[in-house]
Amino acid sequence: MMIPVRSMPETWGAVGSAVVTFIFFWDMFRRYCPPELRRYLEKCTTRLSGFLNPYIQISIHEYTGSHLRPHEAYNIVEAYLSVNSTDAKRLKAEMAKENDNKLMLSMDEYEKTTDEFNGVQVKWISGKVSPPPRTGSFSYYPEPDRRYYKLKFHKGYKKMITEAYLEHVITRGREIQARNRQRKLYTNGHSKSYWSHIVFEHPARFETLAMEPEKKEEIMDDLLTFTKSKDYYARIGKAWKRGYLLYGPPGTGKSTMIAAMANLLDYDVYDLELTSVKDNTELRKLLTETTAKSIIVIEDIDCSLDLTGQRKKKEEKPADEKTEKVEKRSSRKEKEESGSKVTLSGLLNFIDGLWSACAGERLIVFTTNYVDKLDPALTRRGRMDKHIELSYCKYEGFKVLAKNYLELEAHPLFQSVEELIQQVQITPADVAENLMPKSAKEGPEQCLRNLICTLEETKNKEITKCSEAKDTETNKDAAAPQEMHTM
Ligand SMILES: Nc1ncnc2c1ncn2[C@@H]1O[C@H](COP(=O)(O)OP(=O)(O)OP(=O)(O)O)[C@@H](O)[C@H]1O
Ligand SMILES: [Mg+2]
Repeated sequence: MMIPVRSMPETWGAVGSAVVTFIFFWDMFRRYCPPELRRYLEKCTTRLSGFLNPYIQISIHEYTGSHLRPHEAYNIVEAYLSVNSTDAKRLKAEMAKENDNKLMLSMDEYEKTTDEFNGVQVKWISGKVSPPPRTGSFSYYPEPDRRYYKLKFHKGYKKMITEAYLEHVITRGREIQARNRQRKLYTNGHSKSYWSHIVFEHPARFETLAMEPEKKEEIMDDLLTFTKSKDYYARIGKAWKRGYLLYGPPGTGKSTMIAAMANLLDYDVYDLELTSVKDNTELRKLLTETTAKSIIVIEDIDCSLDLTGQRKKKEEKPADEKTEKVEKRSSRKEKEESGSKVTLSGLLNFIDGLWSACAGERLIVFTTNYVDKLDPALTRRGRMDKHIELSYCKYEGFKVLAKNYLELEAHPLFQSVEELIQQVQITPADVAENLMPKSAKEGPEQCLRNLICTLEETKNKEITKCSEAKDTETNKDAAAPQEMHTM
């Protein structure tokens, strides 16, 4: 018996007519089938395909909404996959977002990679779609393609993947983003948009800070513990923030320490100039605009809160501190009543109340030269968690500065410095100034001699001041009985 064998053109012809027949019947069905039945059949088909396909797919698009806002989740996943797409073969390199100095690798379009979490394998797929054609307008610049990532996993692990795994991706992705980005120093008062920023590149580190080593260790420990305490703060029901009050004479390293803090924690810095803030509403807006992982700094809080429009010069020490304090209070009260300026209560309200509404780790740091001038409401415990005194330079501090500036760890002249530095009050800024070579000819020894000279001069000045003060005291004492006598 002969089996009829169809030629290629015959086969194609049969397939073609089957497709045409299917399209015809499908069209008839769509036109004349009652909508209820159609909906029911569509539901059944979706259910059937869901039943047959055991995988779940989650899409994360680059843009969201009709205004095409960038989707933060996409950037986080991109950062996560830049490190975790180990079996992807086609990668692309782009400049890291917010950092012009770093290349970031990510999966190229239509590439796949697998990731493992608690023994479960998931698949990441990258892709892109073309934007819909524009209607009504013409542009020479075509819209770019819209990229997306798809996460595919077995439906048996839905709970674990959508909860624990995605949380893991977000946490790791954010950490990678933080490592990649350039940190920023924000300042207010320059533009209408409130905060303007520049790249924050301050070389200060705790290691180069002149300070007793134990105190330094304690502060670093405190900061690092804070950054790891997300769960702890959540458990005790407290906002994840910490307040520091840095106080001490000018030139003792308060601002330098803030930079060292930011460098240690990889935080942005918001330098809040209170005198430029119009009122409490503006203050609230500024503070709620700050991002997580940041330090909000209010320098010279004693001057800033007395908002007379102009910041006092530090050198202008009040002739009569008491009168000044009273003036300050009354002027502050005026401002509070008129509501036209930032007030102490506005600031405190934010720290205590609104602050709690802002998620994410934030430090708030106040600095002052005169801690006893501050309103107790501002310094009470619970509001400022840690009070740190930065004081005059001691021998330990000098050794750090000598290492920084002269690359010296020991020198025969160190002994003279040690003896003198115990007897005088000199700020780390002044020590640093002396240790800086003034010309190319000045070597480390000359710098040390310059410092010794300054220390001796300061010591002599202090002795003269002391004896003058003693003389006036004795003169007063001597004059007193005479006056009494003449009465
Ligand atoms: N503890 C320190 N360790 C290292 N360098 C310091 C220290 N203190 C001051 N300096 C040096 O002195 C300079 C001035 O210090 P800084 O601006 O930090 O002082 P400050 O306490 O903030 O002063 P002010 O009260 O006037 O704001 C810094 O640039 C730094 O080089
Ligand atoms: Mg300062």
